[in-house]
Amino acid sequence: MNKSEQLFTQAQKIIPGGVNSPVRAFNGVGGNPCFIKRAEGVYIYDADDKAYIDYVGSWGPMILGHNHPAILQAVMNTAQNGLSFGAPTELEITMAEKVRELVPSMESLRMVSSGTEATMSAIRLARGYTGRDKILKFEGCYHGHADSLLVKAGSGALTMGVPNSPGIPADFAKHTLTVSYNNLDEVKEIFAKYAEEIACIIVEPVAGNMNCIPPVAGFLEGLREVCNQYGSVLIFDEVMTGFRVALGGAQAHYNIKPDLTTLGKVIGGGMPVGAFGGKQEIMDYIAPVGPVYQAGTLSGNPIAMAAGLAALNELSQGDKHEQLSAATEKLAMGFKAAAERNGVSLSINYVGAMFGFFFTDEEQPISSYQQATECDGEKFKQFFHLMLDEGVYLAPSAFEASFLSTAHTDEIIEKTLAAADKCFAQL
Ligand SMILES: Cc1ncc(COP(=O)(O)O)c(CN[C@@H](CN)CCC(=O)O)c1O
Repeated sequence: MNKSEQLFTQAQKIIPGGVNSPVRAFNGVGGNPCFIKRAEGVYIYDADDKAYIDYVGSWGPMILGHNHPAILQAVMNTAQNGLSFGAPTELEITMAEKVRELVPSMESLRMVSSGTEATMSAIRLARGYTGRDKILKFEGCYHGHADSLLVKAGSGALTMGVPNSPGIPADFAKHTLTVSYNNLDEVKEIFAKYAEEIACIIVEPVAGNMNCIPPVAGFLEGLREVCNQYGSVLIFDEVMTGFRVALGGAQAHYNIKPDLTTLGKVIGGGMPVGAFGGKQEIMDYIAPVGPVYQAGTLSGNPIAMAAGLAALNELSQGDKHEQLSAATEKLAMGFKAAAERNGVSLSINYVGAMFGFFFTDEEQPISSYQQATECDGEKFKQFFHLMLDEGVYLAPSAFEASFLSTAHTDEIIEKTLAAADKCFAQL
């Protein structure tokens, strides 16, 4: 038994599944998870000191690579002044102003401690603002584990085959309508049926929780029009795409203005941070200004703000997103070429610094949940473990996206592609 295996055995005795978040348990790919003890730049190191080139990046936050000196320094400097006060601080104003500078549709915003808190708060706000109960989400999209949103959800729920989790009263779940991602006709049909009962549409503007599935042309524009027509709130869940698909997020990349945006991951620089915000008129419904209650002991925590602000300031310098997009394209095209050289049918989607690959004979890009679930999951598992043995750590599920960072240099990408060539040859 190696150290990770020993630790996993120990962990399972006291933590459900040995993990504090299901997708980490490797159930999507089989085998034991790597227990990570440290990370630096593009590398993570497991309990046996084996190094891996990391394409998970803590599921998105580590877009500048691990242990970035600017973030580490900000955390250490801020920690000297105390960890948490439960009182307002200047740092929270600076952070909010930086987020609004990068995401101008967020005229007013509130910090929370996770993406789940952000989306849970945003849909409560949409319901409070419109006085309507129903919400519309897309099958395979994952917006965290709030009750209203664990309906036909993606990510770990899909990986584990429990997209509709037990524990959510039917009387509650019935208010969550679901249709197919990238299918505007279904959206229009459901609005024709429920019209003014729908408080909001919540959507991942690039779906990253049923693998990586970009919006087809006109899809996001159509959602904007439907929400305008019926007076529903359009919520872009940019927890994953925020500051990753572009500096201003998917809304900048696709030039669509949502009414509310939710953020997480990158905004915390590796610390627990989420945020929701948008039109001033809607945000004025949030307590203590308005009647919709929302709160959090550690919301706006100074250390988390310092880490997030350092990350956003670093990301804002130079043309990092051009570099990230170019590196991601180089990797994606390299994967495709390596697969073809070895007679493997591979489809790959990528936007900004996120990507996903599918083992399928499908000629067209994978653009739906249905197509994603029909791809060869067994081959994905094989490839995942072959790459892990070669020291490349991909997302441990066929229903997750993988992520690049500014630490993924040309040399690292070449190293990854050499490993991929070797692994495709063994499939
Ligand atoms: C689009 C989107 N919206 C909300 C969330 C929830 O954020 P958290 O509550 O996990 O911070 C997420 C969380 N993403 C997963 C990975 N696909 C987090 C990993 C995990 O569950 O451990 C998300 O992708």
